[in-house]
Amino acid sequence: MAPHNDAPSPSGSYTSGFNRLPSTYHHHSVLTEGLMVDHLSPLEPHSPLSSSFSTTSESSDFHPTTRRRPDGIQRPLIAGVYVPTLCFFEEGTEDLDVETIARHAVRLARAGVAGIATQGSNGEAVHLSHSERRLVTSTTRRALDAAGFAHMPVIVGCGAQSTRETVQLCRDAWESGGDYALVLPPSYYASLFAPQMETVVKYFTEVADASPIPIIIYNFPGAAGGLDLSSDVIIKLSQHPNIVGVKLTCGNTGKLNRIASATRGSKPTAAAPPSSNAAAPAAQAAPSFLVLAGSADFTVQSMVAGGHGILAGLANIAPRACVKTVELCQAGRLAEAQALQEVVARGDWTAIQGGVVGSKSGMQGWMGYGGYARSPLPRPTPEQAKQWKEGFRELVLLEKTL
Ligand SMILES: N[C@@H](CC=O)C(=O)O
Repeated sequence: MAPHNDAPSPSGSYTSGFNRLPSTYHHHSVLTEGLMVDHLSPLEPHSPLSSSFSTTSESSDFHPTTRRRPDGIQRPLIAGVYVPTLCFFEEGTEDLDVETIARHAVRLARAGVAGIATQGSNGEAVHLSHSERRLVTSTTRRALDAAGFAHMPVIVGCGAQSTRETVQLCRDAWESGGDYALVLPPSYYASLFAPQMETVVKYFTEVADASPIPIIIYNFPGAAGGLDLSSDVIIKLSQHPNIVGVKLTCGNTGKLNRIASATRGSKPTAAAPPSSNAAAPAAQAAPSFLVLAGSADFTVQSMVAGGHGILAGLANIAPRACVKTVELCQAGRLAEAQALQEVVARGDWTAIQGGVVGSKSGMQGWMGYGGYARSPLPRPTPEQAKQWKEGFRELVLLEKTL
């Protein structure tokens, strides 16, 4: 059957758009890249992967989600809330503010999230050089380890316009301590792509073949020139042994339902990680293919449709509210989940409209850190800053009660 888009995509118009906490994480705020990555072991030799999508051709002792890093720690993707972290910059120089990057990751981990994603849409990946991307990821990994969250996975945004650069970003991510790569399809030359998504399937296949870390497909038409991957395409790609999940920012819960249903039990699953701290979610088996909502405003809908959680920017502002919504769904307490979801969805509307500019401004207003996005994104006027803060009021007040 010819692949087609699952139209209409109700939320295809998403666009993405937080100076200091008391320091418990001490290192110089602008560390050299060498210092940050030196502690990491060199790239592990690639395990054999099949580009013919045959899961039966995998070696019996290999599955990407059970693969051990050189540090020997397994970080399977469990159900729950994943946070595409905001990236923080020094106010005057716009250099990376690694101290805040580290402290923010630890704050989220302590709130009970399942994982962190650097360089998602909220992480201003497109504003970062390759070396800065490596520094953000290694800083995040090191901060989590130091705070007792060594088992928490770090997902790294790796999408680029060429297969070659995407593979390089996946290798950089692995070397910097990333466990999974979140990959947005290329779209700049989409009008030249082969019909029926052949170019996109080839791209993901070749990236997954070459990447040292498993791939999570990122379907975000609003950030990919309208390119919207259908359930047919995503289900086909899910059969690749090194493609282990999807983030659906398209908002299409019908598509999500089809993918969750088709991929359930499709691959060997990893054992649950040991709980390394009191804030960690209860041990649970990792899904064979992780299906995540790409925005917090349709958490309940996604969970009811067979999804496993969210990878959503709003969790930067209100991680506990997001975690609680997912947990209530998991417990089958849907009326309570729905009541919470309504507040979350209203707060997400502010995050969706304000993108990184509004989210950082709101975070600065409520949490005292956040700062500004990198130029040329505008800095909010005092009046705009007040509006972004107000937009999060209801949600932040709820968050403080959780
Ligand atoms: N609204 C989205 C944007 C990117 O996927 C989010 O919540 O992260």
